[in-house]
Amino acid sequence: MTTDVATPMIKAVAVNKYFGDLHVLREITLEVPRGQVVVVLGPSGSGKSTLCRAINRLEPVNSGEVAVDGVPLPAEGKALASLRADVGMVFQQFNLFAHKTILENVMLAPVKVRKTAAAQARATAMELLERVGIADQADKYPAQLSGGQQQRVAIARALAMRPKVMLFDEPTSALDPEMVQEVLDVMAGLAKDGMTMLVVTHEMGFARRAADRVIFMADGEIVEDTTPEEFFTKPRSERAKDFLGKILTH
Ligand SMILES: Nc1ncnc2c1ncn2[C@@H]1O[C@H](COP(=O)(O)OP(=O)(O)OP(=O)(O)O)[C@@H](O)[C@H]1O
Repeated sequence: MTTDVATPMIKAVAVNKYFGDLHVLREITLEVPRGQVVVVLGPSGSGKSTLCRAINRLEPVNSGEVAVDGVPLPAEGKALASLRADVGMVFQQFNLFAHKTILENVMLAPVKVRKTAAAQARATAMELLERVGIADQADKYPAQLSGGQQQRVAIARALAMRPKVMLFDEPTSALDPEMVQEVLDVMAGLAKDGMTMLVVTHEMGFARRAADRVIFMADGEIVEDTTPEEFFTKPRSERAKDFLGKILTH
């Protein structure tokens, strides 16, 4: 286990991914230092989700290396499962277990994967549910909760594995507008607490408020990699200008 602060928390080198003939990730090289919050922006189909999934090898890549906290992720096998546990992932769809309570959803992976004792897992799960503001719903089932609440449970569930990194793939895209902010607030809180995060989102307000860095992707490439301030006020590429123009006039 690496704890050297100089080691990037995420390191991708020359990652390429094809779907058939479609070159979806083109020579992606990226380092994310620990504690940094990176928001990934870009037009639909630019490869943002694929990048996110490639980082924990949910999506196998055709070439290139990915390392988390200095440890290269193997392509498959038991070692991959164990390393993947260091990478929390929150998706657009919450993917909670419908027949388990909220508390059980959050306890499950630590007990099964980390072999945490049930009492300890329960205590940690309750702490995390408290942190995402939902401890009073612990005994309910996912269908009894709003979308925003379910997504907060999904975040607590990911945190229960004590991940080193959190990846968010459009976590608010499936939510009714009035529930978006409660999820973004939880994410901003995590960012403030020093979690390393890579966030694919269309929420520009979050990018401005919580990101340390914006990566703009187009056609499978990182076209801009800069601060939110620079990106939103002085985008350099025509593609970023075009993207921002469309969003701001939306
Ligand atoms: N499993 C798959 N099989 C074939 N093509 C795929 C697959 N997943 C993604 N693609 C294609 O790869 C490209 C990149 O997709 P990706 O989902 O990474 O884009 P994105 O930037 O996240 O888009 P969006 O903002 O619409 O979610 C798209 O052209 C998409 O159609």
